[in-house]
Amino acid sequence: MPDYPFLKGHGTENDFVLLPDHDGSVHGDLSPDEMAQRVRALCDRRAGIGGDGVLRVVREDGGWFMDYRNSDGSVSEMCGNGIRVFARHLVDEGLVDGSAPIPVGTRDGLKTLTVDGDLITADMGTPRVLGETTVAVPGHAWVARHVDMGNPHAVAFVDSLDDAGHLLDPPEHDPATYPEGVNVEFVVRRGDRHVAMRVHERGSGETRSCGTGACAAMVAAAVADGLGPGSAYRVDVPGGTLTVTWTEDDRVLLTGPAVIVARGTTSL
Ligand SMILES: N[C@H](CCC[C@H](N)C(=O)O)C(=O)O
Repeated sequence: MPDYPFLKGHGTENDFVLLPDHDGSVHGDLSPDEMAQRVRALCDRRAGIGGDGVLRVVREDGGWFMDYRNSDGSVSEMCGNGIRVFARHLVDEGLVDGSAPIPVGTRDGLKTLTVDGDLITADMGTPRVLGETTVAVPGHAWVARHVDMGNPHAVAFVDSLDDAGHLLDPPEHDPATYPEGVNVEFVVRRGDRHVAMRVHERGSGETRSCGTGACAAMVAAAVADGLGPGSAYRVDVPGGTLTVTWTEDDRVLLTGPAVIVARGTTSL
């Protein structure tokens, strides 16, 4: 296998391996199983580069498409931290004009990003606030709010983030509600329009941050607070802080840092 280029980046310590593959000639011919195996090898934190997921950078219809994979090789519709890192890469490489809105295609449709110095804002689109469900870890069970951000989330408000335990396994959830699995956020209040969370991510396990999860947590908190569009919350995650804004026209904006930390080649 010839060497191919990669970069490493993160957003609030949700970290990713980026694979430039503009014409699909490097990874595009792999079967789904071969690509999943390559993703697992790249994300392995001992034998590989290490990451919560892979962002494949693909040219599509004259624009850019983010092909996101979780570290277990599974495909997801969207990645809020990842798309900011993706946009940072495009700007750093001079592939887009960072002074203008940046459209990026995803499996959840077209998203638009704007760069303001160290911070990047992703327009995550309209949240879908759905019904109540339940999630459980050994020794604890909670009612949770089902929120869809293009990918599925269950948001549980807990007394202490420690109540979620070690999160070594996926929290129990209703397979009928989440036939494709679910990202589970455990949220505590920190003050007015200020929450903190831990997350067990579908396909990656506990991560230091989850962008779509922070959006789901904010929307669930706003609804619980009797708020809605026209509000903004600070969301603290183990890897840093994100700002989530629910606009008057019912769109969610996710703002946070995004950095590229390394580049190289690999034959993994
Ligand atoms: N694990 C998620 C995708 C990555 C989400 C997270 N890394 C983010 O920043 O949104 C899923 O399977 O839906």
